Amino acid sequence: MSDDDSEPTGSDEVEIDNTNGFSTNFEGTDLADEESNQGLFDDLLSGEPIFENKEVLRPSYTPHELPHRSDQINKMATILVAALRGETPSNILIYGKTGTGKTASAKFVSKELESTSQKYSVPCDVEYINCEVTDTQYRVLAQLANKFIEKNKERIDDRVESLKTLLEGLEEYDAARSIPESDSGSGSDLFDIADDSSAESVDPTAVEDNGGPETGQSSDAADANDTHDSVSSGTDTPTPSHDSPGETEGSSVDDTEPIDLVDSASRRDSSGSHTDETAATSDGDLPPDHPLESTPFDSRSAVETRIEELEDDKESFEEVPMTGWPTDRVYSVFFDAVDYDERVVVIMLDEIDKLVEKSGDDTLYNLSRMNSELENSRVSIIGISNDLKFTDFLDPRVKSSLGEEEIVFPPYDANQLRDILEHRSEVAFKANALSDDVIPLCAAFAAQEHGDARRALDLLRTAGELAERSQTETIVEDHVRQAQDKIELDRVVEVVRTLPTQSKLVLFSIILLEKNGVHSINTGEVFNIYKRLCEEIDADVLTQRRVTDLISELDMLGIVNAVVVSKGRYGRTKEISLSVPLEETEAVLLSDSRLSDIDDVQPFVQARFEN
Ligand SMILES: Nc1ncnc2c1ncn2[C@@H]1O[C@H](COP(=O)(O)OP(=O)(O)OP(=O)(O)O)[C@@H](O)[C@H]1O
Repeated sequence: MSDDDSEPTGSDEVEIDNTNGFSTNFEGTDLADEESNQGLFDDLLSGEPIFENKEVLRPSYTPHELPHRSDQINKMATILVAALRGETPSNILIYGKTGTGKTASAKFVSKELESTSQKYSVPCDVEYINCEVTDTQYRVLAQLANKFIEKNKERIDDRVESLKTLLEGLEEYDAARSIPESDSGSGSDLFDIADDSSAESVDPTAVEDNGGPETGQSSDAADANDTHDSVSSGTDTPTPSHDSPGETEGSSVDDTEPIDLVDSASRRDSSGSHTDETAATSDGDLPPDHPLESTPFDSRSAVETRIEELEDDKESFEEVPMTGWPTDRVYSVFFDAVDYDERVVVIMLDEIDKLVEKSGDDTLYNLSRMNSELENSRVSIIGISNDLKFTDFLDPRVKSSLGEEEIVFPPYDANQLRDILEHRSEVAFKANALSDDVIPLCAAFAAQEHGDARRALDLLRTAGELAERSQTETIVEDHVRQAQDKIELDRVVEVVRTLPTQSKLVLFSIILLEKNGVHSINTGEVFNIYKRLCEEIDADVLTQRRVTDLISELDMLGIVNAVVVSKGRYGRTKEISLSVPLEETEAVLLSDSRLSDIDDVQPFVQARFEN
């Protein structure tokens, strides 16, 4: 560091002063601060950073644009648009190798879906679950139940808010007519007001269509009257609400409390709740400018009762603990939470193969048969997987229900990866921070892997970080090559670190042989060393056949290379060599507490060769 020369003097002085007491430092404000700072970070900060915004290169960032995925995105949208029409979208299965943009595209589409549903006031919720993390039926259902309970509570709060605003409107309306506030429980005052045709305080045009996609249902007063009619006729028949959530959006009362009031009221109608009793006293028409006109309420008390009901509902929701309940109870809470409101629900299960692998297809079976039992809502599932074969393990009913629509995400080629990187790098890097060959090289490396955009972005970010660390102003080809090695090593470290102990022992045996100059190692040699290592650390000794299997697994993971060679009349044998850097791999193995107990490895191996 360049300022090392000057800074220590300052800090020394401060320390000498300290003999008089620590407080001296704290009393001297700015000067003391400066002196106590030895400039550890100053140099690093002063270097012109290469990045403008590194976050956009991280996997957690969801891009606004997804080049080369418009076909898949459009297909998803064509299927999911049904939700905005109040219909149930087909279930979708999305396949593709890792890093092909499945999650990013699905999240992009669901964001659009949710925002469009808000725009047109068509209730639609999308829930995302990563099944690699949430991998049992209990956890999936519990997580979904709690998310929907949360959403239901939020909606209740919104509705209560709207209803309170409605009550305030009523008060103003009454006050404008100087009608004394009567007992709020009585609906009869409203009929008195209804006779007063000189109403003026509320703009009658406030009852307007807010422009949903379904225009046929936008006659507000008619809708509201329909509601009154059905209520006053005392029918217990549920409104056919779930067939068309889109219907209700047109019937909003005003800007502040649209659809929800009508929604919830029509849902309540079906359960023969408070609206029945109030409707019995309110068959007369309200004046067109009355705040309750075009709402399903005919009196202040009806509104107040509804608020109480909603608050009681909110109180009654019980969150599911993350363990401990019987699964059918969790399912039932989840079911009720979803069906509490009229809406279309899209459940996105990412890494769905992991869920099936870990806990079978019960969750998918339960989710896919829900629609036949739900009264108010409808559920649609999007499954995302990079294992094309996982449906082979599904019950045929689940398989056909889940795979109603299939969308394949092919790997990106080098040109496509180049486009993707160029888009991101515009935001991520300072101008002129990249030399011309950097992006093509990152794209080429990642295309060789298997067209993985995540890998390409990782390479570019790591190359940038390496350039930053070496305090250069531009990222060059060499940084990309170093980044490639670093990422590869990180991958190896991670794979080796998470191997089971037996595989680690087999790998360690191969390393010991290589370290002692043995090339073209055969299985018998590995097995002999392996046995001794097991004895040394008191581990079970597997059979040679099993050890051969473990060697094949290490081969598949790309850690060793095992080729079968013909030895002429001596038959065929496997020749094994290490495909990862020896020293780093050995260090990872020795960081395992069990393997670190192996003492004095060197003579031990030499002894074997003397035999
Ligand atoms: N077309 C694209 N445009 C921009 N970025 C993309 C594109 N495709 C993928 N990405 C980016 O690549 C990374 C990996 O994408 P994503 O997570 O969607 O892959 P995936 O197919 O779901 O992979 P996995 O199966 O491993 O989960 C993310 O950072 C994503 O933003």
